[in-house]
Amino acid sequence: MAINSVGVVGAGQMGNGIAHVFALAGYDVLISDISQDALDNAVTLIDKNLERQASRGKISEDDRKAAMGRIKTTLNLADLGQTDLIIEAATERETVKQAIFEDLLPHLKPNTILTSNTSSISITRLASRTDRPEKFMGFHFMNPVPVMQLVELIRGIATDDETYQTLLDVVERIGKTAASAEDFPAFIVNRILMPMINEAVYTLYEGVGNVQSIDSAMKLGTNHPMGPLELADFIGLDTCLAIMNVLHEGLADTKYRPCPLLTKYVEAGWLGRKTGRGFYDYRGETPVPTR
Ligand SMILES: CC(=O)CC(=O)SCCNC(=O)CCNC(=O)[C@H](O)C(C)(C)COP(=O)(O)OP(=O)(O)OC[C@H]1O[C@@H](n2cnc3c(N)ncnc32)[C@H](O)[C@@H]1OP(=O)(O)O
Ligand SMILES: NC(=O)C1=CN([C@@H]2O[C@H](COP(=O)(O)OP(=O)(O)OC[C@H]3O[C@@H](n4cnc5c(N)ncnc54)[C@H](OP(=O)(O)O)[C@@H]3O)[C@@H](O)[C@H]2O)C=CC1
Repeated sequence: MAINSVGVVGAGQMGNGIAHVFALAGYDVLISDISQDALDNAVTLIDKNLERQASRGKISEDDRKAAMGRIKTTLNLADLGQTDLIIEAATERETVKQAIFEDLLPHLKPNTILTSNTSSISITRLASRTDRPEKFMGFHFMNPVPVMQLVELIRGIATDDETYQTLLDVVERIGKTAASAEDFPAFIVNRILMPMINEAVYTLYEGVGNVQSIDSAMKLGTNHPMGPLELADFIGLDTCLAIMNVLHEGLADTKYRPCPLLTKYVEAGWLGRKTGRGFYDYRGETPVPTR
């Protein structure tokens, strides 16, 4: 099926990165969010990121302008109904995602493909609540979207071959690489990454190291570009906790128990970079460890 237009739900860090790469690849993009501020911030950030790419010669000035011209925003979810492909990238909470799909359904064209950028939630379960489980898939981008090469593709139990092939073609057109994962909690990347991040928080909780020593150890000792606590702040501690809860409940194994210290940070509203404070405090000139 030909995809020309894309509707992105949720204008947070993932939604704006997804809109950026699709607009650059020539798709018309309509972003929707419940907050006008989030929409305005997303457009400003996409503009800034495209400008940085242009200033470094990665894209031309014409590409930058054309991409910005293809991005539109709306507070009205129903407006996304006329797009060919929906990518839901709202908060990592199943009830939020279900409500979005329920609200979208009456406005959709019959052939529109529905996808979720969920980091962990069952694609089969999300799909089963829609009128088109055969046209529903997990479409999992990595953060920061304009930089990271991978997209995980997750078929639900009912996803048909045409939908899968269409998304493979889309991944190729946006210049990324697909990895297919089965629909089990947190798929591939987060099944492996998130327990490591959770273990880093346990290492902090138990006093084995402080924020700085844990991150330095993993950066310098294993060549990770970011330490696990810095990466957790980058992803968002609410998202990390949500993923651990899905792993814990979905696989019913205590090895996925979220660290109580991670829960405490989330309860405090210290969600990482997006709220200005997490394992580091970002409100000054340079990030300062909070423990
Ligand atoms: C939770 C989930 O469900 C799944 C996930 O996403 S898990 C998280 C996956 N992501 C990671 O693991 C990221 C790990 N970190 C990294 O790879 C790197 O630290 C990083 C790419 C984020 C930054 O790299 P860096 O070398 O430290 O910084 P920097 O030099 O500023 O950036 C490298 C390039 O990325 C670009 N970049 C960085 N952040 C960007 C952003 N948000 N948007 C667009 N471009 C960005 C920079 O402009 C720079 O581009 P050039 O090569 O053209 O100069
Ligand atoms: N962070 C990461 O590294 C990655 C995240 N993901 C996944 O992407 C999704 C989004 O994550 P991320 O961008 O980090 O989260 P953010 O918190 O940055 O953004 C989520 C956005 O969704 C908005 N939102 C909440 N409810 C609704 C709704 N009903 N309708 C429309 N918009 C809504 C939020 O608005 P408000 O702020 O007003 O609540 C916010 O703007 C999650 O499913 C996450 O698991 C996938 C890969 C990597």
